[in-house]
Amino acid sequence: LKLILQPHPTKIPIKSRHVFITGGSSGIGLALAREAAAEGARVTILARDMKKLEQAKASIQVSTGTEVDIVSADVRDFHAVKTAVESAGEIDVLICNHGTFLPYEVENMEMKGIEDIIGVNLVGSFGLVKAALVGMKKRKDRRPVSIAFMSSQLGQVGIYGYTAYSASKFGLRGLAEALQQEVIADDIHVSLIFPPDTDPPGLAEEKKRRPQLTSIITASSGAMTADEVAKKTLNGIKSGSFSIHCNFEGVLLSIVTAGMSPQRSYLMAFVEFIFSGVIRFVAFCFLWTWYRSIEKWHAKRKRA
Ligand SMILES: NC(=O)C1=CN([C@@H]2O[C@H](COP(=O)(O)OP(=O)(O)OC[C@H]3O[C@@H](n4cnc5c(N)ncnc54)[C@H](OP(=O)(O)O)[C@@H]3O)[C@@H](O)[C@H]2O)C=CC1
Ligand SMILES: CCCCCCCCCCCCCCCC(=O)[C@@H](N)CO
Repeated sequence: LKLILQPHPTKIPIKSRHVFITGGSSGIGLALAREAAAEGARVTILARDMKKLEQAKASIQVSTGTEVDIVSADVRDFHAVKTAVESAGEIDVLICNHGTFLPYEVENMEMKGIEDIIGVNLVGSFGLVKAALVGMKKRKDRRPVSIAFMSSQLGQVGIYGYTAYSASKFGLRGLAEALQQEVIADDIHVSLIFPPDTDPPGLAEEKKRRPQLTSIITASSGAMTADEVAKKTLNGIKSGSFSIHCNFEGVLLSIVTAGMSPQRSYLMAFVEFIFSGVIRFVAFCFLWTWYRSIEKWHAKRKRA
């Protein structure tokens, strides 16, 4: 059976291995660091603000009894990223989780804001990959290793108010698919995670800032906790999954956007093959309601 799927299924152990998490001082990254430390990994977290990193380190120590390493760098500064990665030592699992967003229409965004989002979320991830790849290829431990990118459901579907953010997260998919072909010969496995709205810490604040239409379109979508997303993420990475979805809507989105992404699970390969047609129909229904709400919203504004 193993010969049927290409790339083949694989397992990536994390116990006693080095897991390097960017954006590890808050939210999903912090939950990932805590979970990986609890599973016996050596963990390093990277972010800009040293104070938040120290608080994260202390909170992980209290809840797991494990000490994590912290390193401060801005992912937009390639030199700083390289120094941080080199000082951290050989990396077995790199999780590019750092991220930033602004939920505004493209018209209401400055070029600076757009460049920041793409620069941090997408270009910053390139810097990490380039910095970590050298050591990963030369590693002494020849067991499989992983590079994971935190995308979003907005990396599978573009939604009103998230043009720059969606572009940055769709960009990660192109990076991940092409990169997987470049690094498979070194037994390096790429994962992409597509979480829904996740709390804590920023979701309530984000919801307040969203344009009305964004709230209307995303109203029916469920939210998850950072701990739940972290568990799904680590399990996906350990089982070498390329696309990692987090909830039921995520399964539908993964099937309808499967495209040319690798699929290492026999079960999911089968489900995609059988159900993609009918789930495309479900997508038409979602699109129908979204575009109807946009139409109605504009009609109401014209009347007012
Ligand atoms: N929360 C959500 O609803 C969802 C989030 N995601 C994605 O998950 C990831 C984590 O999100 P979330 O937990 O909400 O994030 P948070 O806002 O809670 O944390 C972001 C982390 O990234 C770090 N960071 C931000 N900018 C930079 C930078 N330029 N250089 C280095 N580190 C940086 C922050 O630290 P510091 O500011 O100190 O640098 C912080 O540690 C992001 O990629 C996000 O896009 C995906 C789907 C849903
Ligand atoms: C077959 C079709 C099924 C369709 C389901 C559609 C669901 C779309 C939901 C989009 C939700 C937006 C999540 C944003 C997460 C995020 O990244 C922000 N919170 C930024 O931090």
